[in-house]
Amino acid sequence: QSSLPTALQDKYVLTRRIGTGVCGEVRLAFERSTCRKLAVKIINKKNFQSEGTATRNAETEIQILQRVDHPCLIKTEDFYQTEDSYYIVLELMEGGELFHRVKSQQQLNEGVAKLYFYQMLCAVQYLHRNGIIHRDLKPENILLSSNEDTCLIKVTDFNQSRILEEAALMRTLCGTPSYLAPEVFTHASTTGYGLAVDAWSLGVLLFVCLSGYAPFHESFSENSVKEQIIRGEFTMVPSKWRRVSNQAKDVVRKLLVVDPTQRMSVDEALQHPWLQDQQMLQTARSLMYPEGEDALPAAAPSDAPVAASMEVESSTGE
Ligand SMILES: C/C(=N\NC(=N)NO)c1ccc(NC(=O)Nc2ccc(/C(C)=N/N/C(N)=N/O)cc2)cc1
Repeated sequence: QSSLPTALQDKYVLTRRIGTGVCGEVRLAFERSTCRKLAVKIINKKNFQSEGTATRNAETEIQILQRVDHPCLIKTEDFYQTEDSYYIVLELMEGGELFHRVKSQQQLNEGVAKLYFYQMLCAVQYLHRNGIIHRDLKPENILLSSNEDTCLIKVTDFNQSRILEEAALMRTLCGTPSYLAPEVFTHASTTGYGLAVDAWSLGVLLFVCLSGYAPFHESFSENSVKEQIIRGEFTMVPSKWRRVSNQAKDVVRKLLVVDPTQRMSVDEALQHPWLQDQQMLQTARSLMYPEGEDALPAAAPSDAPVAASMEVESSTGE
């Protein structure tokens, strides 16, 4: 409770640390007026990044957090800052970080991995459609809404995120082109390769969910992890991948492509056969848009048996 802003303390009680990050920690908090449980991310300004970068990143992150609105993106309630820290008050994701879920279960069963991965794709597609690159997608930044396998996931931590400034590119193109590099004109420099970095990270995330281990690791080859990544040299250990379907492996292989212009995009991944799974899509939709059910006319009791039998059918249809 050292130099916590008094305004923050007036509204919330901060208790134990529930998460740690490179540039800060996450504390469990209670809103005094409602006793609601919340999470508070505390970001130290004087962390490894230079003063300027940390401040600029935090400003961008706060702008993004206030602007985005998607069921699979973390919702924030409040912001505070002192001269040495930022405080972001956000909804508490009771299931904690995906990182710990995968670690405790060794590897996720394929159906669960597909449900989580689909939601991640929806969240990142929304960001990309709004010209935002996340740039730091990893299991610590994917939060789970409950301790159930079937749960909502939310993407968090926009500290490394960038807003694609199309306007900046337009200004550049108005100037004299004679000194501009070719990639400034090609797709690569605008929405193209920039967004593709998130597709790569989603490939690593899916690899970890399906197998329980990281695709690029110093123990897999005499090459450094950086070398392995640059070469796209990943290893699918047979014992870990035996029960994983070929379609799931195909998604991973098409995302972990070194050339960003050849890499499958988030939009293309959403069209991949592995994700055309009606039962999973139905479950995801009911998690993401629960009010959607209320919008439907309440099924008359006579309809119930049909729905039940359809349920049985779809579960065997898997
Ligand atoms: C329920 C629970 N734990 N439950 C428990 N321990 N028993 O009860 C729990 C819940 C949530 C979390 N994590 C969590 O919430 N992370 C998180 C990480 C980053 C950010 C942000 C915005 N980052 N922005 C920046 N700039 N970062 O550097 C926000 C949240 C961990 C454990």
